[in-house]
Amino acid sequence: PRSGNPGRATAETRDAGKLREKILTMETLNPHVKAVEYAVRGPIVIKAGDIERRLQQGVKQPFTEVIKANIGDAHAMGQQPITFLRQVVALCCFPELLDSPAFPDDAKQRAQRILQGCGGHSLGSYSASQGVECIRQDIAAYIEQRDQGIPADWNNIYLTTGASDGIMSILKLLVSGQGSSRTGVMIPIPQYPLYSAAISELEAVQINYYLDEANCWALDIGELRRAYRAAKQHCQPRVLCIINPGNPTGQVQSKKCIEEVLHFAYEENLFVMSDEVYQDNVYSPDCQFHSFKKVLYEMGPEYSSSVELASFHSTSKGYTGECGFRGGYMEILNMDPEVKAQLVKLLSVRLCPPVSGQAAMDVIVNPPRRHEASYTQFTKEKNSVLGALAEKAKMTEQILNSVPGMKCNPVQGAMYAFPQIFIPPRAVQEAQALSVAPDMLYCLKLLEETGICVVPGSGFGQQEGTYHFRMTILPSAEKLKVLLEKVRDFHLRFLQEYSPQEAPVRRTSQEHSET
Ligand SMILES: Cc1ncc(COP(=O)(O)O)c(C=O)c1O
Repeated sequence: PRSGNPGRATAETRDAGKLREKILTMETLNPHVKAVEYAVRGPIVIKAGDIERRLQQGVKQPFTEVIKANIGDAHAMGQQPITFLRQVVALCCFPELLDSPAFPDDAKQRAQRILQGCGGHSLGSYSASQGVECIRQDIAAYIEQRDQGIPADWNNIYLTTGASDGIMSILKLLVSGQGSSRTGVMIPIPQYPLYSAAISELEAVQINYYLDEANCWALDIGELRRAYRAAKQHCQPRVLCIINPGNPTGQVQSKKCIEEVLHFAYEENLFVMSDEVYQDNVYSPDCQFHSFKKVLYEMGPEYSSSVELASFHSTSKGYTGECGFRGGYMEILNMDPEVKAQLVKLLSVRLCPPVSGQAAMDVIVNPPRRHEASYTQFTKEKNSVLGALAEKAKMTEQILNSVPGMKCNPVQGAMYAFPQIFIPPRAVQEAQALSVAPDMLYCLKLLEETGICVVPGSGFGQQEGTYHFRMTILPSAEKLKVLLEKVRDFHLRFLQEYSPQEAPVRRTSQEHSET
């Protein structure tokens, strides 16, 4: 009773607390959450964090710094923000600055337009769930220009909280059915693990199609058909996911390949999800980014009026690397109008994506024009980031390919290298005895010996019996060179330790398994 001795009441509460079992335990936890894996921030990264803390506490390590080459976070690797983007966002956040002579007129005009789009109020109020109307219009105009005049309707544009949120929302709409009619989602292997994680969380069926490593990670239509046919036996394939340019594989798809993929989706009635967050990150002069939307329209009205397509873009990558803003958008074509209403309902439950992220997205799709005050500086900054990435892509490929037992496809685009590494059988056995994947053992040793944090290929998926790791090309050129040389030296030591008679013969695991 409340009127009793207060001291006694406290003791009772404590006793009751002791007896009470937790409601949320590993036994009661949603099993689909338990099944989710996300290697990019997985155990190796947690270990890197521990080592970093120990270094800060003065504990001696064989290195003085942990280099996190595990995640595509450009600013974390020291990339400077694009001035114009930050100016516009700063003006939107603090409109008093509109009177300051320190800001150029074009940035002020952009900010005023965005603020008007927010009802003339504040970036701090909710926007419409699909996003600020004038930003959606700017996005449509950008797409139209990017796709050489193919029309884009702003009613098909939805702002998102980064591309991840858009991808998750669309997958959520697509997953249904039970048993053999459960939705199957076709994803590339190797893949960006958002896809496998979302599939686990939504309890969909993952259908792997393997990219062709021997052919610069190209998407082979025969392999797509094989995967589809095999999956048809146990689920209902409804979705085809593409990542172009690829993560972790860095390939840029040819127009011919995109046509084949779209034709396949048309024939087999698949909803296409085209992840194009790296559309500005193309480095190889022989490659060009083609959006799925553009290619679909070029294939003619039969295709452009029927294939259901969602394409995704983001503030996180490109030359801005503003992943903390959590900005992005999706363009959705040929979706059933009633389903569209359901999508808007779903989005409205979460109110709206961050309005600051929407403002950042607006700057990306509406950069300074040639006649405007900020054009010269903006262009210089943009070209400097993209030029440096192109050089680092080349350097990474060259150095990794000079290492015996390593083979790296050209980094045509995106922000990563995904070399294949030869792991000697003795190391594979040791990993098996420790119940870890062989490439996890490799990456753990690399981290412990050099402080370099990369992600094992097993976190992205790979052909059985092959091993890889993913590293970003984002550190500064000097740091990246040192990092690559350390990786090379480590690899040679690793081969020497586990396979002294074979080192330093130049072999990859694929070659090894063939011999
Ligand atoms: C292929 C791919 N898609 C989506 C994302 C998620 O991007 P965002 O930060 O926009 O959610 C990433 C992030 O690395 C990615 O690599």
